[in-house]
Amino acid sequence: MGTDGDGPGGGRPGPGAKASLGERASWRLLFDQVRPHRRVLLLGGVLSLVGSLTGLAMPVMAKRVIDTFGEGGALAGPVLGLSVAVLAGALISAAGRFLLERMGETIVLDSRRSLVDRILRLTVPDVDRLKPGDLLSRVGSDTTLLRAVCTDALASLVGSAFTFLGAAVMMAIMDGPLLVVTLAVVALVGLLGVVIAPRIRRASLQAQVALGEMGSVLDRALQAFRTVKAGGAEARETAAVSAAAVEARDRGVAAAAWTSLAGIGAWMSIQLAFLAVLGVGGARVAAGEMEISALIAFLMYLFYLVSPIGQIVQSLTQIQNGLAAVTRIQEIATLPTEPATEPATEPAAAPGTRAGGEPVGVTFSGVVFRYGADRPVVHHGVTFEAPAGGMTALVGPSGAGKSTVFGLIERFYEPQEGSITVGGRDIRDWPLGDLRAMLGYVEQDAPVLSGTLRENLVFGAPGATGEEIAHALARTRLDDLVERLPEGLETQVGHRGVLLSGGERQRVAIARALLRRPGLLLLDEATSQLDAVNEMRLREVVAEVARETTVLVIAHRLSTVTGADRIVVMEAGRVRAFGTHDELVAADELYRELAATQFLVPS
Ligand SMILES: Nc1ncnc2c1ncn2[C@@H]1O[C@H](COP(=O)(O)OP(=O)(O)OP(=O)(O)O)[C@@H](O)[C@H]1O
Repeated sequence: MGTDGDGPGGGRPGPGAKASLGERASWRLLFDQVRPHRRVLLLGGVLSLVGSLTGLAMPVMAKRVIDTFGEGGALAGPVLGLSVAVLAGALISAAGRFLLERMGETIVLDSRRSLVDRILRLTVPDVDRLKPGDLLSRVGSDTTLLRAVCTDALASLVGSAFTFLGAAVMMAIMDGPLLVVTLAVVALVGLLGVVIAPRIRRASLQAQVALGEMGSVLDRALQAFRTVKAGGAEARETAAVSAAAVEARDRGVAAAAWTSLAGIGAWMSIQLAFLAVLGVGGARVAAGEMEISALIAFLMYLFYLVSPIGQIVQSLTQIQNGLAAVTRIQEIATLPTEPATEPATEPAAAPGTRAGGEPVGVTFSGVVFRYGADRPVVHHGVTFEAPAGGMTALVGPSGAGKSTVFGLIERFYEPQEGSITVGGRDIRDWPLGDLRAMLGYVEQDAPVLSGTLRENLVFGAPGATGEEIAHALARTRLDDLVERLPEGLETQVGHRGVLLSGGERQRVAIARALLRRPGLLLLDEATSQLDAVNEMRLREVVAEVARETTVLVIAHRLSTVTGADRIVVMEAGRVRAFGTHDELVAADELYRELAATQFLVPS
């Protein structure tokens, strides 16, 4: 299989497992997201720096205003200079910040796009294992956290760091010893940060995991909405969602506690730094070693030095949250994906215009398969042939492994032993896109997607013409329905097609598969939900389709397949008999029993 990692079915630790990425790896991932935008980051950073430098000129200008005032000179010039500096600084900073924030939005867009593309290309076994609600939360809430990091935190961090450095340089020029006093106090915050940051990241990751869990519990409840109501389980499901929400809250509160502690540390160090400078500087002024205006200017720089500290601490804590989000996004990015499944061959690329699939046959030879290393064997050497054209039916008790046959033909899963051919060629030799383009697949519960009837029909063949659609509707006896519907093909079918009957849903799924002009139609038939009229209609439809293409049908009711060209009887992962209805009734005990329970032969 052309995956860029292990094949499907391999047992890998996946996103279900707790994130184990180290701090350094997470930072690298964050920078990987930012790297493509480094020019904008640089420009935004430079603008922020210029804005900060303009701000940094203010204490010097203020000193000049004070000195001029003391000397009784003209104030207009220095005051005007100060005002221009304030305005220019504000404008330049705003431009820098806008650039950085726009960059943040682009990073979020890119990460959402690649995450969604990645998720839809994951292998079926991985998606079986993952929870849809959790995947949704990664696309929604984790990428949103990333935005907070890239727009707010990173922008503030860059600007604040520049202001901090600029102030430190100016203070070093003005008074080196006083700067040393200041930095000694400020270093305490740094130490505190080293201890606290990993704790914030851990709590944040746990909060995001809990949020993902909340999404998946809610998703489960919504998927089975009617069952939840019918089972009177609203309160229990609410409690389950709420438990996950409480967990997210608790983890969030833990992160907030650490964040506040970091904030207190930053605040205390700022106060201490002011006191220290006031004390040491005041003593030097009293001793006549320093001018009062220089002390005031120094204190103003101190303000520039310390005010970004709070901002830096806040940004770093926000970045810790972002690192947690990056970790969760990255967990998906490390899972193997299938190769692009757009068919490589010309005709299939334009479904509306292609000539249509010639019927193809399928063979299974000694196929051994289990869904995972820790799962029981489902196929114990399955061998059968469904030649091109006509109808081959798979029958057998529930759990015999019939639906698994379809999953293997579609290469959703890989068998551990044996081989499968479609159209005389091993399915591993077909490009995946071409293989799937030959197949029409109707799942057992025939999912119909929300949207219009038309959207559902052309789902697998976006180029289908009106004529082709009309043909498929007539073939599946849906033309009457479409005529009856006030909005015809444009009728909304509701979430999972709930506005259609079970029989209609199934026929819509068949029409959709037919529009792909498959060379082999795989039909997992759930006739149990159909009434006699609908069942008969479906039987007619299938028989008619089998005259044009190969149909491999899984029949849960034998009445559907009595007319099949060949019937494969499966039991417990093995093929136990093969023949026509009459041959099997005569020769196979299990088949006779199945037929008897369904009143097809006298018991
Ligand atoms: N995605 C899956 N992951 C793990 N085990 C699975 C999966 N799908 C099916 N199984 C297991 O494989 C076995 C065969 O299932 P399969 O759906 O192929 O049977 P079936 O003959 O189609 O049954 P039914 O007639 O009830 O649909 C069952 O025991 C089932 O529990």
